[in-house]
Amino acid sequence: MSDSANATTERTESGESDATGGPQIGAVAGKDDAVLRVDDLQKSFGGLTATDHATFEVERGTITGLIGPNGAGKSTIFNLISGFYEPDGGTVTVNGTDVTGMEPYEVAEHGLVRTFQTPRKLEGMTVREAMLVGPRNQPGESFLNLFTSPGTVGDSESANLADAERILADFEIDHLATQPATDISGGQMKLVELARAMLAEPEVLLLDEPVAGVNPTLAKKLKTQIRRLNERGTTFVLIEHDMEFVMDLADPIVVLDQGSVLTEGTPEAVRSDDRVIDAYLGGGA
Ligand SMILES: Nc1ncnc2c1ncn2[C@@H]1O[C@H](COP(=O)(O)OP(=O)(O)OP(=O)(O)O)[C@@H](O)[C@H]1O
Repeated sequence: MSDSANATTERTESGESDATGGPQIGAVAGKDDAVLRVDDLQKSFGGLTATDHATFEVERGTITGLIGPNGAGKSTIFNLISGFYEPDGGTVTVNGTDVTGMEPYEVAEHGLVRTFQTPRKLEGMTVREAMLVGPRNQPGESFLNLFTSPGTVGDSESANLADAERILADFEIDHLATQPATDISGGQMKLVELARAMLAEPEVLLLDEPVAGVNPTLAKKLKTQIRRLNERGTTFVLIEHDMEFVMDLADPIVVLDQGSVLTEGTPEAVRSDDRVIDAYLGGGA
């Protein structure tokens, strides 16, 4: 899995800063509809090519699915786009800005944030505190100020706390706020991770397997939340092995195989594409 900590070029999460402005669907003069462009992206680990000249675009306002067999390079591409890995070649453009090689917090400032396959259960924190790690422009510090030096809490921390409370309520998980983040279920953690990512007000949110290991009731809740946030203007790119989930939610679908884009199209087109079927059978997913 590409979320592993042993990659020499992997960066630690430096917090998800505030995106500049809210979603602007088709409103930016001179910008086309591609909110994200991945152009000729390349990444190798030793002799292994994980991303092989991958090129695709994500249209503003879509929920785009990124699928492919195990090891196709999906998570690596997410890490390259969001600044957690440095590419060997190629470019990533967010909202018309070349963000290639930027740190994750800088990419977040340009409006793109990612979640992880396995959200980190933050030891010793309540869900509310976990929500406050890294939002806006105060990587990893705001919640500490809130709880260790109440006298120093400024307007921005109060605003973050208020936003965290609002988003937890919006996601109907405010009842979890005071629970230790280590005590909630994996599915609830995925909801918290999505809620937490929304604190950064991203224009583009990359979701890495949002329903892996999540029970059907919570998966339905996640699907509803993603649709709702998309209707409000957030563009989503979604890696998911649950084909029913991704085919129902996403359009278009981009198919990766061996680090390259094999094809892209509507769920119906992709589902009936022989090359996709062959890739999955060959990949053993
Ligand atoms: N940090 C890393 N160090 C070494 N090899 C890596 C690293 N991350 C990914 N790889 C390798 O790159 C290839 C692509 O992995 P990646 O996790 O991106 O695929 P994936 O499509 O997300 O797979 P899965 O669906 O199983 O999660 C794999 O062969 C993987 O072993």
